[in-house]
Amino acid sequence: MLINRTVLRFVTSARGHLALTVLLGLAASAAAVGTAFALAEVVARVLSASAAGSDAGRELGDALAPLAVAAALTLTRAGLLWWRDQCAVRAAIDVKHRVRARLVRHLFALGPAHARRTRSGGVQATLVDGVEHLQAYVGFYLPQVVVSLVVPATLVGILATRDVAVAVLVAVGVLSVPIAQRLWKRLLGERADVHWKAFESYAARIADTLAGIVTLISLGATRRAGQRLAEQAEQLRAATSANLRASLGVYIVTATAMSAGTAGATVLAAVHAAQGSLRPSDVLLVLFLAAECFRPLQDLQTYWHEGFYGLSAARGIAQLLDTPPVVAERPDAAPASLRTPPALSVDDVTYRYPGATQPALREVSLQIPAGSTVAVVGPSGAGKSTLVQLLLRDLDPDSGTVAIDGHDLRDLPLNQLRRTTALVAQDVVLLDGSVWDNIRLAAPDADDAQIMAAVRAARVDELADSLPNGLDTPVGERGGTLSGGQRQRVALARALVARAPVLVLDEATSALDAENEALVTEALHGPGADARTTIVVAHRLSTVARSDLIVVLDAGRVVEAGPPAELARMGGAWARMLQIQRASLQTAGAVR
Ligand SMILES: Nc1ncnc2c1ncn2[C@@H]1O[C@H](COP(=O)(O)OP(=O)(O)OP(=O)(O)O)[C@@H](O)[C@H]1O
Repeated sequence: MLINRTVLRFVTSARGHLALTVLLGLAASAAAVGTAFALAEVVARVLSASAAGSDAGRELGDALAPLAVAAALTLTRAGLLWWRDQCAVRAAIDVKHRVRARLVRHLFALGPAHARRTRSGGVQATLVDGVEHLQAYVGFYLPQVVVSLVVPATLVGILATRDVAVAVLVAVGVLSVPIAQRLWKRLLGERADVHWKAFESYAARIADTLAGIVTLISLGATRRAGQRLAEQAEQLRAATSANLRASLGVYIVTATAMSAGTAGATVLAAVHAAQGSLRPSDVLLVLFLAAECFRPLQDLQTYWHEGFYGLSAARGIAQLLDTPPVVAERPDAAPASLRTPPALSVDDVTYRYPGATQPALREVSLQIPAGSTVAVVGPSGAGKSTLVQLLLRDLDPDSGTVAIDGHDLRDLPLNQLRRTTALVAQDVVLLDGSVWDNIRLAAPDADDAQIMAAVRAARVDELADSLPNGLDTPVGERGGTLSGGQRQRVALARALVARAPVLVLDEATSALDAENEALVTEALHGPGADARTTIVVAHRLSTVARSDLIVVLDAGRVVEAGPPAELARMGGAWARMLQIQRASLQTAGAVR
C-alpha cells in the first residue's frame, strides 16, 4: 500500500465523502458475497432436488427464490458502485481544490525571489497537471486500501467457518500481495520521483519554448529548440517505461497470487467435498468467496496504475510545499508605526546569491531620507537590482541590516511591508483585463479621480486616446497587445494609484521615448512627490539627474554617494558617467 503523507494532510477535508466511498465499497463487496451465497444456494437446491429425483420444473422452482436474490444483489452492487464512484470523484475534487489553494498560498508566501529563480513551467506542471493526477489516487486508491484490508480479512474468517485449510490457503495468497508491494515500494518510490522530475522538466521546457517562441523563430533556432524538446520527451518516455516495468513486477506477482490462490482454494475444496468433509455446493461458494477475497486487491492494483501519476505528482507537490520561503516572517513580527513617508537605511549589508562565488553586494551602507528621491546608478551587474530586492525585503542580507524608520525589515510583518512599498520593474507584467482593471489592481478602493490623476501623471491618457476602447481596452495576455513603453506607463500609473509611501522604480522608464520619459519624470517630481520616498534605478542618467541623492554602485560596493551637483563637481564616478553619456548623445546627434 503506497500512502503519501502530503496527500493525507489534505484528505481530512474530504473525510465525509471518503468514508462514504469506503462504506459503499464495503457494501458492494457485501452484495457480491451475498450473491455468492445465493448462487451457492441455487446450486445446492438444484443438486438436492436432482438427487431426490424431482422433475426439471420442480428443480427450477426451488432455485428461483435464491436466484432472484442473486439477481437483486447483482443490481444492488452495480448501484452501490455507481454511487461509490460519485462520492470518490466528489472527495477527489475537494482534495484537489484544497491542494491547489494551499499551493497558491505557499507560492505567494515563497515570495518574488523564489519566483525569479524557479522555472514557471515546472511550477505550473505541479499546480495544474500534478494536482489533477491526484484524482484517481485520492478518490479511488486510498478508499480501496481500506476496503482491501477489511474485505479479505472478513472473507477469510467466513471461509474458515466452512473449511479452515481452504481459509489458510486463501490467507497466504492474500498476504503475498501486500508483501510483494512492500518489497517493491522503494523501487516504485524512486521511479516515481524520477518520473515526476522528468515530467516537470518537460513541462518547464515546453513553457520556456512557448514563452520564447518569437525569439527562437527570429534567431532561426527552432530546430535546436525542437531537438531539445524531443530529448526531454525521450527522457520522460524512458522514465515512464521504467516506472511501468517496476509496476509490472508487482502486477505479475499479484496476479499470480490471485489466480493461484483462487484455483488452489477451489481444488482443495473439491478434494474435501470428494472426501465428504464439505458440501458439494460449498465448492462453488469457496470459488466465489476466494475470488471475492482477491477482487479488492485486484481493484487496488488497477487503481494503483491509474493513481500512480498522482503519487509521483504528490512528491512534486510535497517538494514545493516543503520549500521554505526565501524570506520568512518572524513569529514575533509586529506592525510598527511608520511615518509617511518613511526613511530607509542600509547598514553594512553584504549579500551573496545561493551558489554564487562572489557577493552581489559588499558592506553597502546608505541613508535614504524620508520624502527624498534617491537614484541608484552603476554599470550592469553592479548590484542595483539586488539592492532594490533587499530594500523591498524580497531578499534578506547575509550580514548587516536594512531598516525602515529605524525598524529592521525582518521585525515587521510582511503584509505591512508590502503595503508600504510599490515596485515598478523593467519587465512589466500586466494581467489579462482592461487597462483600467490593471491600474486599479493595487488599490481596488481608489476612486475615479485618483485613478485619473495617476493616469495623467504616467501619460496613460495619451496612450488611451490611441486605443480602440480607451482605458477599457483589453491588454491581452501579459499585456501583449501593448508596446513595452505602453506597458511601463500602465505599470507606473498602477504604482501611483497604490499611493505606497515608498515607490521603487527599477528601470521603470527604460522603454519610454525621451519625450515621454521627461514628462513622466517631471510628474514623478511634481506635486505629491515629497509624500513618498522614491528609489530610482536607471541607466539613462537624465532620469535621475533631478534626484536628491545619487548612489553610485560598482562591483557590489558604493563607490560614491551625494547630491548630483556635488558629485558632478567632485569629478569622480558620477561625473565620468555623465561625460560618457553626453559624449555618446553628441555622437548620436552628429550622426543624425
Ligand atoms: N539570481 C541570481 N543568482 C546568482 N547571481 C545573481 C542573481 N541575480 C543577480 N546575480 C548576480 O549578482 C550581481 C548583481 O546583479 P544585479 O542584477 O543586482 O545587477 P544590476 O546592477 O541590477 O545589473 P543590471 O543593470 O544589468 O540590471 C551580478 O553579478 C549578477 O550576475
